Amino acid sequence: MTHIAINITKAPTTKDYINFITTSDSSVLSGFKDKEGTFLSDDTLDTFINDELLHDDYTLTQHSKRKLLTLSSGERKKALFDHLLKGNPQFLVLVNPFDSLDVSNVSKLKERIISISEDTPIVQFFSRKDEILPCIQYILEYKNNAFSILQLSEYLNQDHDNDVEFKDPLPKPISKQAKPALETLIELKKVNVSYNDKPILKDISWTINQGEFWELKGANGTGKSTLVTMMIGDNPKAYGQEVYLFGYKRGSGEAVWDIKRNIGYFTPSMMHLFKGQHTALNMIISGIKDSIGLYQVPTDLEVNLAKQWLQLIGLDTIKDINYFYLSETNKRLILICRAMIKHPPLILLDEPTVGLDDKGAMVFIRLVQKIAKESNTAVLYVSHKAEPELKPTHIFELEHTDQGSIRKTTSAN
Ligand SMILES: Nc1ncnc2c1ncn2[C@@H]1O[C@H](COP(=O)(O)OP(=O)(O)OP(=O)(O)O)[C@@H](O)[C@H]1O
Repeated sequence: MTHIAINITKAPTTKDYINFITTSDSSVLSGFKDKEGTFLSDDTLDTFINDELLHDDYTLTQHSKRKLLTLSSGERKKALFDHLLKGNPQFLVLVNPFDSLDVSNVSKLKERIISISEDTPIVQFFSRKDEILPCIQYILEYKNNAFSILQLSEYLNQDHDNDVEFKDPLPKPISKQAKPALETLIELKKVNVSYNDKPILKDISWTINQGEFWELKGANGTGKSTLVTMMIGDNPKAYGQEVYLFGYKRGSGEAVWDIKRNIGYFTPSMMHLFKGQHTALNMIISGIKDSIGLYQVPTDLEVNLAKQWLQLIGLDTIKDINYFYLSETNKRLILICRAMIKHPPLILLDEPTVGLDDKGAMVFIRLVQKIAKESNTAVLYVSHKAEPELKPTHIFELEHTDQGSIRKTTSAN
């Protein structure tokens, strides 16, 4: 049985690769010839979510009677996998299968896939090398306008990554704030959350102060997203509890914008919001006005500041290139600069490296480290993937109990 892997961060599209695999005359790919693949991917999941929303079709959750959108990432992936396997796929296409899964769910899914791989061919699209499945024998690459098949060992021995450093200092904010900066940004006191009588969070107390660098950790379903939505003013469960956000007690008549303007937020799923025809430079400038794209003529000061950010990330030579055509890594670096140009009190990064390759993730993390070190902006980083270069000063870890998740005592390195 042949199993192959493909680096998803390299062009062309997944569809082009699968077309090649199913039509190629290569003897290595004979197990895929004229077969139809079954996709375990976020796109497949989105189709089921749309079917729920638009057609009340609850195929994936009919046993649990829950909506897909209310399941945590790990729970959704498991529901999809269980459903797809019932159809006895001719071959399985796994698109970044371990994204958003905690360590224990990664190893459970890995075991399951390995057992399936005994009689079902696998195509794995990956972005991080350490996620390549142990059953993979070959890597399919597209280089110099042609597909080529390499032995896995040959691929791993290639020299992929060269080093990147951000040498310039972090650009300063455009103007001094009129009000003195808040020392305590977020304070939760003994917060409890439950859904349909199921306890999710139990007695959670947490204070985030100016300039601190936090990582929020916890297994799938422990309530990280629930906590994050409370902090960005998006969760009504915060009302009536002691939740203080940027000087406002939640539910004291504040507008949601009073909270959101303090936060530079980034998660990969928001990339689709930025599809307009805007230059790299204008994308960064638009962060000053919090608009998507630029609709006012910027001042010279604003243009110069955005150029400094581009220079910091080594993209000053492509300032006039359409953002849409940049690499995934460069797009994300630009969105972080866009979020940071105003030096907001807090930037919140929710699984920001999902979908990036090893080098992209390394570069991204280095920029985050630099921001945490050289600015007064507090950083809150939410993730499952252990990033070797991520060095938060504080860790908030959730631990599941029958009464809801509690804070586990964890200290940063
Ligand atoms: N609107 C809702 N209705 C019912 N249950 C919900 C709702 N939102 C979340 N939950 C449940 O609350 C629990 C915590 O979910 P949450 O998404 O906050 O966890 P998480 O730690 O972010 O998980 P993951 O790492 O998998 O993304 C899960 O069991 C989830 O199913």
